[in-house]
Amino acid sequence: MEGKIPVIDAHQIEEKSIKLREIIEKWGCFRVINHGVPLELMAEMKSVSKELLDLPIEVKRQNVDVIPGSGYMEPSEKNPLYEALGLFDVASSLSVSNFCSQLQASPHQREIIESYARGIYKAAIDIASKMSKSLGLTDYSFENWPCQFRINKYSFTPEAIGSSGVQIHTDAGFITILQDDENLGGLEVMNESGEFVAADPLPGTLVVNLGDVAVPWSNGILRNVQHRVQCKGAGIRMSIATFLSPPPDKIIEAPAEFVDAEHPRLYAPITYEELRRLRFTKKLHAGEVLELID
Ligand SMILES: O=C(O)CCC(=O)C(=O)O
Ligand SMILES: [Fe+2]
Repeated sequence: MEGKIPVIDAHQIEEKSIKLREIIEKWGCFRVINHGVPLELMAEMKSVSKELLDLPIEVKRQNVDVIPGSGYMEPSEKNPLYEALGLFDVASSLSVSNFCSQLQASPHQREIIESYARGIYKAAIDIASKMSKSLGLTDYSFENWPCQFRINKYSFTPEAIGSSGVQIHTDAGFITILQDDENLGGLEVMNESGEFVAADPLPGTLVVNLGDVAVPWSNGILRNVQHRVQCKGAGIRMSIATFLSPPPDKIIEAPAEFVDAEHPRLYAPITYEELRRLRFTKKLHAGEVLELID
C-alpha cells in the first residue's frame, strides 16, 4: 500500500476513469489539481476566513444554525482549540448573502465569499459527476444537491502538539471538498490497512473525502474515509470544508446500475435527514451508523 494519498489531475480524468474508480474504492480520498477554483481566490478566501474567525464572539454568535450544526461552533470542552463558522447551503446565493450579513462582512469580503461559494460548488459537482461516470453512470445528476460549508480555525498552542484538533471521524455527506492548511498540515486519513497516513499539504490542491452517504449510494462499492486533524506545531491552522450531500428529504438508494443478482442491495433505504439524525443522536461519527442500516 502506497504511503501517500493519491493525487489526480481533474483535466486528465476520462469518462470511465479506471484510476479514479480505483482511488475512490480503495482510499475514499484523494487530492485534486486543476479543480477549476483559481489559486488566488483560494488564498483570498483563506485570509477572509481568518478575518471572520478573528471577529468578536458576539458577532460570531450571530452566525446561527440553519440546520443542526451549520452555524458558529464555539470552542468546547472536547475541542477547546477549535472553532468554526458555517452556512447551509453554499449553492444558494441567499444563504451565502445571509451568512455575510450575519458576520457584517465588508463589500470586499462579501465579493470573495460569493466568488468562492460559486467556484467551490461548481468544483464539487464536477468531481461528483466524474466519480459517478467512473462507476459507469452516464447521466446521474447532482445538480440540486446542497452543500454545507464550514470554515475551521484551530488555535494550536505548544502544549497541544501531538494531540488531536479534531478526533477521528467520517464526514456524513457524499463528498467533502477540503481546502486544508498549507502551513501546519496535520490532516491524517486512514488507509485500507487501518493506518493513519499524513495528508501532507500540497498548496493549490483540494482534498476530496468520501463521506458515509457514498457507501449506501454506491451499494458498498465506495469507501468512506476516516480522518482526523493532529496538532503538529503551534500556530493558527485554517481549513475550509464544503460538504456535498443529498437534499435532506432524498432517499439514499443505490442506482439500479449498482444492483444485480450477484450484488444485492446492501443497505435499507433511508433519507439523508434520518441518517444524519441517527449519526447525531447515537453519536456514531466514524461511519458506524451504516451498520444500523445494513
Ligand atoms: O481541518 C481539516 O483539515 C479537516 C476538517 C474536517 O475533517 C471536517 O471539517 O470535517
Ligand atoms: Fe471531516
